[in-house]
This record gives sequence, C-alpha cells and structure tokens, in this order.
Amino acid sequence: MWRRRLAGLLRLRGSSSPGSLRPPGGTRPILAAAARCHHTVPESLKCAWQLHRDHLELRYANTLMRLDFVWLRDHCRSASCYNAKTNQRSLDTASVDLAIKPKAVRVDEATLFLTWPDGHVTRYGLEWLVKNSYEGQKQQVMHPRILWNAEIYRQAQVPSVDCRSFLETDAGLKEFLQNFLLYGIAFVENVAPTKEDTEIVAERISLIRETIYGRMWYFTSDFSRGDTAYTKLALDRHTDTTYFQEPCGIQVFHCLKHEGTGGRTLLVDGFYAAEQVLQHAPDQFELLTKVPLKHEYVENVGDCHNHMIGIGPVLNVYPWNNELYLIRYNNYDRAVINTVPYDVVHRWYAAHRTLTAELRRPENELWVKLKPGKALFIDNWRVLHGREAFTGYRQLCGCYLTRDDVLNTARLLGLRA
Ligand SMILES: C[N+](C)(C)CCCC[C@H](N)C(=O)O
Ligand SMILES: O=C(O)CCC(=O)C(=O)O
Ligand SMILES: [Fe+2]
Repeated sequence: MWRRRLAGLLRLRGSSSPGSLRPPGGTRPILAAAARCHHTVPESLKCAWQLHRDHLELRYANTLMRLDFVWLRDHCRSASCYNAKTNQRSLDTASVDLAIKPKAVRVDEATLFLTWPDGHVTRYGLEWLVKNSYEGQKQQVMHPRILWNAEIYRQAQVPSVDCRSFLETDAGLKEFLQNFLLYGIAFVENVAPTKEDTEIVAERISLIRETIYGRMWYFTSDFSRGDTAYTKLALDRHTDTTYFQEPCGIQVFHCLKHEGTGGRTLLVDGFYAAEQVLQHAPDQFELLTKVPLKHEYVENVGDCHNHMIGIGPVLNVYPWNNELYLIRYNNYDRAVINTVPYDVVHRWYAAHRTLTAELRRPENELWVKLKPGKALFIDNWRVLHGREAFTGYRQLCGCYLTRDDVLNTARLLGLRA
C-alpha cells in the first residue's frame, strides 16, 4: 500500500512543473527515509511530501494532509507575520496573492520549510501541522465526553465537590469542572442555602448571564411570570431558553426550601439519546441537524412583556466531524414550523418522534431530589431537565452562566474544553 502510494507520488511529481518547484536535491525528497532499507526513524514519523498544482500533500505521523498554499502562507508564524506575544496574526491575509505557490520546499526530521516567491521563508513544525491541519482536526473530538444513561451515571459514582474546596482550591474547582465537562452535570455540596451564597458559587466558574429572568433568579409557584416553570405542574424534559439565538450555556439550580411532596428533578443526557438516533436512524439524525426551527417566548403578565425568537436545528453538530455541540429541545416553547415544506415536515416529525422516544426511555432518566445545600450545574446545551409536580412551598434559586467563560476557566486549569 505504501509502495503504491510512493509510486503514485513519484508519477505525479514527475509531471509537476520543472525547475524552481523542485526542491534542492533533485528527485530525492519525496520519501527520503523510506527509500532506504534501514533506518531508525519509526515508520509513522517519516515525512513524505509532494507539491501539486494547487496544494502541498504531506504525510506525517499517519496523517495525510492536503495543505492549500494560501493557507500555508496565511498561517506563517515568523516574527513579521505573527505576534507571538499577543498570539495574533500581523499578516494582512488580503495581501496574499490567491495564486501564490512556494518556489522552494524542504523538509527535515521535524520541520517543513517553504520559500515564497518574494523570498520570505515560512517554517512549520510537522507536529504543529498534524495538530492544526484539517485532517488532524478531523481525527479528534473537540469535547471529550462520557455519554450516560441512569445506570452509567450511577456506576461512575461521580463525587460531588465540597463547597470549600470548590471555592478555595484549584484542585476542587478542577475536579468539579472535569466532571461537568465529561457528564454535563455536576454538584457542589454544603453551599449555604441563600441566593447570595449561590451567586458566589456560580461566579467561581463563570460570569452570570443576565436575562429577562434577571441576574440571579429566585422563584416559587406564584405564576409571577408567564411560564409553566412558575407553577406546581410537572415539566417534561427540556432545555431552557431555546428561544434565544444563543441558548444559555449553563443552568444553576439551588433548592432553598421545600415543605411538601414531589418536585424531584429529572435529568436526561440529550447527547446520549441523540447518539442512539445516529446509530439506529442516521437519516433521521441528519434531518434533525439540518431542519431549522423557531422557538418562541411570548409573555404578557403583569409588567413583564417579552417576545423572544431563536432559530436553529434541534441537533447542532460541527460539520467537519459531525460532533454534537448543542441540542435545542423544548416542546413547550417550539414555535409554529414554517421554515420547511410539508413533506420535509412529515419526515421531521418522524425524526423528532425517534429522538423523543430515546429521551423518554425510563433507563435514560436520572431523578434527583434537590436539597438545600446542594447546587446543581447543568450543561444546558446537552443535558435536559424536567420536574415532577409538587405540593407545598418550594423555593428554587439559580442563574444562567455564559458558556464561553466556563470553558475559559476549564482551559486555564489545563482541561480540554
Ligand atoms: C425559572 N427559570 C428562569 C429558570 C426558567 C424560566 C424559563 C422557562 C422557559 N420555558 C424555558 O424553558 O426557557
Ligand atoms: O422547578 C424546577 O425544578 C425546574 C423548572 C425549570 O424547568 C426551570 O426553571 O427552568
Ligand atoms: Fe427549565
């Protein structure tokens, strides 16, 4: 296979234009190491390259990369093109000739050297290219996660983090964030049951996202707002603020008081359910990623007048690796569907039904009773929440957090987020 590849490369190279495009050393550089029988470089760390009419083909560390010439010029890390102090590009990309082509190419064990027509030299570490090329990215997940049903989550015995260690130590914070990133939910224990203490806990990992519900919200079943959340009724699984163009990233819940029965919280890993759809009905999964929908919040109660509209598909994936990053699922707040024709609508309803069936499997439901002192953080882009109907007086406080800032905190602690 490798040999055939080599033959192919040589043939291609033979037909590429002469002279300056040929790297110094004549016919040698295609597969410097492999051409010899004995070598010390492991097979996977040999580098082979070929200059094509419109791109550079490079094989290194089991990755075959196709690199566009403008891309190669644009990402130059030389001092005149890139400011390493600010990690910002200084090169004006618009000044690069779209037909640019390197006039010389050379590779040593660890580095690719490109000389451009104006004499400028660009160097790339081969490892850097593997990590940063499209082909390298494609092999990686952006966000490592453990998808769960109730059994998997219980078996994992994910510990709650104690409030003091969470607030006062990096280790406590890191442990909490690691759990949160992997499972999409995490608990902090022994929080004083007040709104103020909940706010301090929330601010440890992010910025509070102020919304139409306020900064820190605090609610009982008084219907002070025009939404079912402010009643004693059961709420089926859903994600919140689907009617924002960017739904809130994280939801914090802290139950400050409950004198009565019921009111347990339901948690369902939306990505686990979506993954089942992908496995068993890939066409339906795809439809759920493609059909744009509106969600809407219309409120006219007391002094509260709001009209929010958010647009996007139920399942949102990165197009280059099909990895899920956001589920919008709220059957209460889903608006009139007027973004697709009737036949697509019908197939969409079928796909939505398949997803709903997965989300409703009893084995996927994690039920918890929130108690004063135990703050729950939910990844609102992944994990759905719901609530059992309740009786008596119940007070819940919490807030939404900006997602970017949670991930920022996690990355600063060395986590992959
Ligand atoms: C009470 N709290 C502010 C947390 C939520 C209110 C939002 C409820 C809305 N139906 C939604 O799902 O977005
Ligand atoms: O009352 C609850 O436990 C949660 C209600 C809810 O879904 C929400 O506030 O977003
Ligand atoms: Fe909710």
